[in-house]
Amino acid sequence: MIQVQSLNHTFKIGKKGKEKKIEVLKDIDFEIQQGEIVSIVGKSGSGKSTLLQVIAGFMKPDSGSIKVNNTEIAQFNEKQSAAFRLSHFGFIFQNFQLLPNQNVFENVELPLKIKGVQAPIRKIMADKILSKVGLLEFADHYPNELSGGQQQRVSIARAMITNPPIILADEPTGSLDSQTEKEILELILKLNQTENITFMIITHDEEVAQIAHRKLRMHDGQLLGEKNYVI
Ligand SMILES: Nc1ncnc2c1ncn2[C@@H]1O[C@H](COP(=O)(O)OP(=O)(O)OP(=O)(O)O)[C@@H](O)[C@H]1O
Repeated sequence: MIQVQSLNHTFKIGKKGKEKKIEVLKDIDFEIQQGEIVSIVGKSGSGKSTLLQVIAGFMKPDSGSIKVNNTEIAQFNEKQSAAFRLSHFGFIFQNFQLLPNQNVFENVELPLKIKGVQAPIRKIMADKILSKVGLLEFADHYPNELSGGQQQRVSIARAMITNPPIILADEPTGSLDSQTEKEILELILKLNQTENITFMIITHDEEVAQIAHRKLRMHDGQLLGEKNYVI
């Protein structure tokens, strides 16, 4: 489903003429199969978020190949990336990234609105997803009226509403207490099993990593395979 080959990315920092280059992704190779949960763990600054951003098309890599369902996406322009994202990726972030002045229902239906889906269909789909994540009765609540775990459920519902084959999650439980973390991880496992959604989860939390079928480790811009995985 996702095949990444020889992926490299460098950031340039500092003033023009005196720029310093930081190699953040170094020759990354890996594959994710449909229906897998893969976690990518590593210390702060090892390049995990950059890898996710590059796969999602928010940043263009310097070189290398990213194939999703056999489509080469590494050198897509912004418009192509945005269209591809909408139909292939859902996102979950540590800080939920919900719109504060939109209620739960409006936050969840937003990707469908962007896709141009008509209101009555949006309503049916959003209600269905909200009941899957156990939040139907909170549809008219605003994000600041919800607990952290509930807000993350809303963002999971929003990630799923377009039926993406893969969800990219960056520290999905990073802002949650341990009981709520457990509930969100159970929800991710349930969605993986019942909907066959593939998850790539970036985390520095070994407990989160444990739910994955496969664990990969980022170290200083390099991705170490399972054979090299040491806790
Ligand atoms: N936009 C940017 N410009 C310059 N350097 C950047 C930029 N974004 C990230 N970096 C650098 O790239 C390296 C990897 O950052 P990245 O955020 O990918 O790491 P991470 O493993 O996700 O860390 P964390 O767990 O703290 O989120 C760091 O040294 C960071 O300072």
